[in-house]
Amino acid sequence: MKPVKVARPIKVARPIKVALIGNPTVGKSSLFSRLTGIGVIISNYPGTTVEVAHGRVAHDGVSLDLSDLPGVYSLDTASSEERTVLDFLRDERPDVILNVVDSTRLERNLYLTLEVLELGLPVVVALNMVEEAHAQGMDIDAEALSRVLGVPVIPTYIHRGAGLEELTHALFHPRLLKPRLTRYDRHVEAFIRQLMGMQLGLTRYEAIRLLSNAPEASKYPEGIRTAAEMMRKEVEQSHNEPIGDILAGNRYAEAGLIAKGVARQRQPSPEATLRERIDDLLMSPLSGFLILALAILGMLLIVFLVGGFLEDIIVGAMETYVISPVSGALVTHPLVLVIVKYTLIGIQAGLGIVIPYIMTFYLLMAVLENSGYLTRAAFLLDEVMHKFRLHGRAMIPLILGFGCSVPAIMSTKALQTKRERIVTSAMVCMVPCSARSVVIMGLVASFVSIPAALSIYLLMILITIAMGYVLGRTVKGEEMGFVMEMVPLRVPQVKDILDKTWMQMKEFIYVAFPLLIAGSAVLGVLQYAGILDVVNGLLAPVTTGILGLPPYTATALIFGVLRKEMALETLAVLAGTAQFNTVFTALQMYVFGVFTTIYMPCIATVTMLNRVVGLKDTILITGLTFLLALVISGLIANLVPLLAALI
Ligand SMILES: Nc1nc2c(ncn2[C@@H]2O[C@H](COP(=O)(O)OP(=O)(O)OP(=O)(O)O)[C@@H](O)[C@H]2O)c(=O)[nH]1
Ligand SMILES: [Mg+2]
Repeated sequence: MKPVKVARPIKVARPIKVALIGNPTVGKSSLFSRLTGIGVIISNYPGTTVEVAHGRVAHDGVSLDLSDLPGVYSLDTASSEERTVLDFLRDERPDVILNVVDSTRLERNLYLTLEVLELGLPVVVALNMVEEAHAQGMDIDAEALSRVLGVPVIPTYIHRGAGLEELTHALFHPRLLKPRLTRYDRHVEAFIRQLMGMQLGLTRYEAIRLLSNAPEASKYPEGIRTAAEMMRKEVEQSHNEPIGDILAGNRYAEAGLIAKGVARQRQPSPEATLRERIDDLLMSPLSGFLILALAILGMLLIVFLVGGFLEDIIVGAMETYVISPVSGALVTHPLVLVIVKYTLIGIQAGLGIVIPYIMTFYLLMAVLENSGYLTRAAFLLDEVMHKFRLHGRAMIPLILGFGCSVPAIMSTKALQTKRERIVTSAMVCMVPCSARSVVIMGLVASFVSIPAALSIYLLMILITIAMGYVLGRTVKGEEMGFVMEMVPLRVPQVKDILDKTWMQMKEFIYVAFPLLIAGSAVLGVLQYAGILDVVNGLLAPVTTGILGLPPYTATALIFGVLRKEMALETLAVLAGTAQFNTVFTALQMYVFGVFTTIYMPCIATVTMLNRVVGLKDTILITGLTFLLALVISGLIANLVPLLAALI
């Protein structure tokens, strides 16, 4: 079909609203970040963006308001991402749609493009990852594709900035061309035309939505709704298929035809072949599980070694050059002394314990995320996950949980059912996040032993599995029958990794660090006033009675609710030293490590849990973790001495 071009410039005095729409992992956020200079999380797994991000680009007095939307496979209303995109289109009414297409998966991506074209808005297509398609031996004729689709198609390679100028130009000059519209089955086409004739101004898109009984169909007058209903029944009866399937089938056929017409296949490059070989190794059950185990173990060891090395340097330097000289030189009121000393120890703990471990963790996690390894781990564990009546997709939040529970729980939004979100979020709360790793590494690995620290990770993995097993069988609701898309392996972009690590560290530096310093100063005052002793005394039956720890650990555990790593920092402040082995026995350190890891998620996690699963389930999950912490660490604290005595 040769589209007739009727180029009509759109006149808009206000900023031009551009919505980035495309399949997951096609590079929408990369493009958004490149065009606006605004940092958004970029990862190589589907479902990274779950909330809309906004940014502005100005040029010659005109601005573009870009919105980065979650990735979708179609414009139905089946998934929460699709709802977010459709709601955005309805409420924000963008002037132009920037449809980002992955050249390596052209046919599947064009399915969405065909739906986007039906919206009747100006569309610009960014044909992204052209270099990857080229390496795979696929050449796409962008001009031919533009002619077929009836809209501008601009090849891009975002990492190199290729095509971006042309793309921006097209966005600043939106034109309503004659887009290619899917020609449906003739039965369906006849009904679309009939519906359009029934109501003045009804667009083709609206007629299709009415016919497929979309949620917004209820806002139309009764007459046209009933007619659409009858038509749908007739089509479904004659085809013996739901209307959604008929429309999807027609779009797939059309997308396939277009893709075939514009792409040419050659021999793949040696690099692409090598990538496939590596992929086979990562995905075959035997080598795959071995590599997964090595990856997790290697990551923990690197964090411990690098973090421990940096910790030694920073804590030592602070002690020698700041804390000792300042405390020695201060001859003043004891309250001032206590505040200054506590504040300095707080700073020392923040700089020395947290930054080295958390930063290393985030860096490594970012490499796993951006290489595409995360999706491979999810596929590998898919079968295992089904035993918990979960989809392999749920593995992504669980692995992200090793970094931080907050984005991990946020990413459960990409799961399809509420049931899966609840079960997975509860499991995420049990995965030792990097803050809990600070406690495990900074206390147990450093002062007890590395195997002892690893045993806590193993314990947590077992608890997570048990939790998933029990909840997977008890929480009611739909199970997900959704197949996850495998993203290609990619060499992570250094900039994406550094940006992501910085975005996550920023949260610590701007929010947690001041909190930690202020908290330490307050602790000093409370200590001086004798209030801490009262609180510690009240909680002593638990801390000393059940857990066998000194009463002041109660204060550390209370502060740990603000942020988990603060439990350890506060402990250092209260114990007056970060050389924990001088004040605690190995068992006490182990018990403290286990309790801190399990008992209630930090405040930020609780807030996110509440947003994702609701208050009732948040309270249940939090209560459950507290109970588990008490039982498990209580058992360890009391059984180990008993066993030791027997032996
Ligand atoms: N090879 C190649 N990779 C790219 C290009 N653009 C983006 N990527 C990579 O594609 C992956 C996904 O990028 P994102 O920008 O997060 O994708 P997205 O479309 O926002 O994904 P969702 O938020 O999940 O929908 C990342 O690993 C990027 O580095 C490109 O032009 N070429
Ligand atoms: Mg994104």
